[in-house]
Amino acid sequence: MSFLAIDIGNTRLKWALYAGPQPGSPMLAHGAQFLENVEKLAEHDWAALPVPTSLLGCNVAGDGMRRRVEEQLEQLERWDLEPRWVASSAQAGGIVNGYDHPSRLGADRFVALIGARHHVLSRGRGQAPKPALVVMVGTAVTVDALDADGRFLGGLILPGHGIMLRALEGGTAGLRVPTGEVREFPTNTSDALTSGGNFAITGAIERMHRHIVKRCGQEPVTLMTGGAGWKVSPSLDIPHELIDSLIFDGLLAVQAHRLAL
Ligand SMILES: Nc1ncnc2c1ncn2[C@@H]1O[C@H](COP(=O)(O)OP(=O)(O)O)[C@@H](O)[C@H]1O
Ligand SMILES: CC(C)(COP(=O)(O)O)[C@@H](O)C(=O)NCCC(=O)O
Ligand SMILES: [K+]
Repeated sequence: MSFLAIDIGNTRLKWALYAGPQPGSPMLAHGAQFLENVEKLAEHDWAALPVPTSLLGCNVAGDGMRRRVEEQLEQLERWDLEPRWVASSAQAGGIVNGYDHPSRLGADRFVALIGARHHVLSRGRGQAPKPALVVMVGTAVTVDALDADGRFLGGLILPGHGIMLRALEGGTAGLRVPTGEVREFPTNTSDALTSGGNFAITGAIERMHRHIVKRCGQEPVTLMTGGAGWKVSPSLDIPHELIDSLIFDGLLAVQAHRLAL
């Protein structure tokens, strides 16, 4: 009953093979490829994997990238798998999608919210569930708010670190410098850029935290995921947890729910 979860972002494809299609299943293998290298998946990452029984993915990198990944899946003759991709909808996995047009919410954000809701419900045994602040630090950074009932209230999209630095380099004459350190009072260009980018991201997160406390009357559980989460976490002033598998947790919850239908 092994289950393959695939998360296609705008920088990297992440994948994980689980023993079964339900939250809590042991992870048997995992990996990542930068998008320019997805043609390596069939011959490298997946060639020696045990044949998965089912597969569910989320993709925010466009239809062309989805087709390139599906071609990799087709190359594995032993895998007779119908690829299925999550589409954001009005509700799923215990959350209600409050977006103006629910289908326009990024599938990775939608799945991360479902994963976060699963974490909130599975730890608060007996107590009332808490709101969640769900942060994804990837190519872009998203900062999403889930209330205590699992309603997605809305969220922020801001540039990831890499895009901020490339935009500054491209738009100025003097900002092409090596990466620096995060400092309270940066005294060189490298530290100023690294600190500015970092505090733009942590500032947005701390701001959304205040919005949630005001709206929900209580502190949210703050869950952070994404390839650059480790860079942001040290200077984030609010209590939070880094959960690398948050999107995979959401895909497991969706798949378990689908199979239960
Ligand atoms: N192996 C790596 N080398 C360099 N940067 C990385 C690596 N993995 C993650 N990152 C950082 O994380 C970001 C990509 O994280 P990821 O969560 O994979 O993004 P996305 O989901 O948008 O594809 C990059 O912009 C970079 O800042
Ligand atoms: C905001 C995103 C680009 C984040 O993608 P990522 O940084 O993970 O590659 C993605 O969630 C997306 O394409 N969203 C669609 C627009 C929206 O959510 O409003
Ligand atoms: K992502």
